[in-house]
Amino acid sequence: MKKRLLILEDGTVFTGTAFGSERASQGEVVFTTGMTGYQETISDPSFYGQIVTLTYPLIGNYGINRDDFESITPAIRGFVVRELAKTPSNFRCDLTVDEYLTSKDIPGIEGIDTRKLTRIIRSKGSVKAILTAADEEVNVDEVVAKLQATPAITHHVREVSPKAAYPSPGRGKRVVLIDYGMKHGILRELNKRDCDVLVVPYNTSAEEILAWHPDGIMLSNGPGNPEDVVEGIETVRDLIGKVPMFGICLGHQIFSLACGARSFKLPFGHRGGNHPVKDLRTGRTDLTSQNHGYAIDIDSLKDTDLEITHMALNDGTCEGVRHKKYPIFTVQYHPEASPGPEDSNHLFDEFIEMMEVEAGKGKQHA
Ligand SMILES: NC(=O)CC[C@H](N)C(=O)O
Repeated sequence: MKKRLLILEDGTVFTGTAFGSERASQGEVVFTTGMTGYQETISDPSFYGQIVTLTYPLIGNYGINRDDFESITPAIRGFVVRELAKTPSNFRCDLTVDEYLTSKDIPGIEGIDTRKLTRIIRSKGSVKAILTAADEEVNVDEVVAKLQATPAITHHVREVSPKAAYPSPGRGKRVVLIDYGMKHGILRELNKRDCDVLVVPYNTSAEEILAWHPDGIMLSNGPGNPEDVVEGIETVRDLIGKVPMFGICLGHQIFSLACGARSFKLPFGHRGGNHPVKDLRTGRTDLTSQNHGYAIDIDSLKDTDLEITHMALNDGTCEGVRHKKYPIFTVQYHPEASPGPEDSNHLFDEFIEMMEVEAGKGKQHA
């Protein structure tokens, strides 16, 4: 068993056992509290550039299967667990986590105190870190200096958004899905409702999108800082008022920025499957699946045409908005679950209804 180190930018060193790829890797360490769903987490493109640690102590016990991927190419930079299951048992299991990560060239480390790591992130905020082999030559001071000097990556969306548009046909509503680094769960929810979907890259112009005569536009999740996605913000700004829209996570942030709101970085983010969110209009609380490091500043909404519709009960941050004049609503959390609770699945039905209402209005005018 090879030893591996996880070195944080504050100088903390965790020594554990290596699995997955043998290469060294660098990224921002974040924690997620989901007790299941590690396969979806590994393959969620919103984690691009991040080393992910799971607070649940035993990971991998049902292996990796062919059904639960959220993207074809996992974008995480490293995987950190307390204990990795070596002999998974499940009727759907095709591979172990170790085999899968090795095949995708992603390094992992196990046997470290993930509770201690999580407490460091909770008190200091997300930190940069490096995963490297534990040989005698490692000079921790040099590694830390290198980490501190490395500039943070920007514009993650460019790396994970598709290079060309592609269809996912159906017989129902025509939806353009702007893919900023989409979880396939979003496409699956639209397909389940028989939508005729065209998936397009993040930098597609409003003109090209409108030329397809969509009934609605879906803005996907995606990695990184929403402020970096300047072209995406411009496109969305040009689409407001023309077609109904529904946005999720990065899509919610990009839409809010397009309306003049501001975003900020949360200290350590919201990642897990049990985040309570209150719908301020109905008073109903849904338990939600979340994965975000940024949020929309509630104060900044007052100078916009947006109103807050959802709030996180853990920390009072914004979890959803709607446009006061046009049929557009967006949420910071993940109604597609994948993984996590399906309480908010009804939002996809509301999107379909919204498109139907708008199509009906069009007929009345015709
Ligand atoms: N899942 C997402 O879309 C995340 C959005 C954004 N990258 C954030 O971290 O806040």
